[in-house]
Amino acid sequence: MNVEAQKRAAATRAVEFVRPGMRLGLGTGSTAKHFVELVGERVRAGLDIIAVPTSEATRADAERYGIPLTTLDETPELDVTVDGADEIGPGLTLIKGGGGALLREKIVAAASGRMIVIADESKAVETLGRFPLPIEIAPFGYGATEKAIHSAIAGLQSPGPLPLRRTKDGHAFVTDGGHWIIDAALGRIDDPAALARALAAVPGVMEHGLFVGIAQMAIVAGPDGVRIVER
Ligand SMILES: O=C[C@H](O)[C@H](O)[C@H](O)COP(=O)(O)O
Repeated sequence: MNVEAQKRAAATRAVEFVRPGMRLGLGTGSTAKHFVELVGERVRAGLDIIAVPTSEATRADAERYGIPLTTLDETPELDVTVDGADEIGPGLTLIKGGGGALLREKIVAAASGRMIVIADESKAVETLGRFPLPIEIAPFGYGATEKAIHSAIAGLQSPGPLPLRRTKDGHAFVTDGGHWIIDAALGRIDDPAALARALAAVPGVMEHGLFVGIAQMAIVAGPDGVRIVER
């Protein structure tokens, strides 16, 4: 199985957890895209669900597949969110936000009774941090916020470079919420919970991509098949 087939296999297994009448959170990214497509197939075959997308990109996909959508204003509690991840560490701690959707993804996951992560085997790591940690910030006060993020990280571990995410044409990448993203090159994160707390305390940080204690299950697909990890 190549990586794309692994993503598809994880998404296919996740669809088995979807029941009629459920309120779903739809994740963002190339793995979640498979799930959205598969849910769309079930909906067209008669499955009755409603869903909240975690990004404008996923909203567009869901609309294209005919999935009935709602909002967290109309439906503040969801049953299950299925989403991808950039890294899955011990205890189902995650790094998310490679696609820039971390803020909405965390809001939607937190509003869900259960979060199921789907991923190919390359995402499973022993220590988080090789993937740069996305930190979503308000554009206002960027310089001061970056300095405060540096200090917050330095209180716990060696802070690496904190580059601002840019588009190919050199402009700052702007999230669906109108914010910017710093991709913190940390190398390794020894204490994800402590780092999550420290970053959340920085004014100007809208959200960070560490998901600690949020996911209950990961469906990880490798070349030889799918395995389920539960917290
Ligand atoms: O912001 C994007 C999300 O957190 C994605 O779920 C994450 O980046 C994984 O994406 P992919 O499935 O494309 O590797």
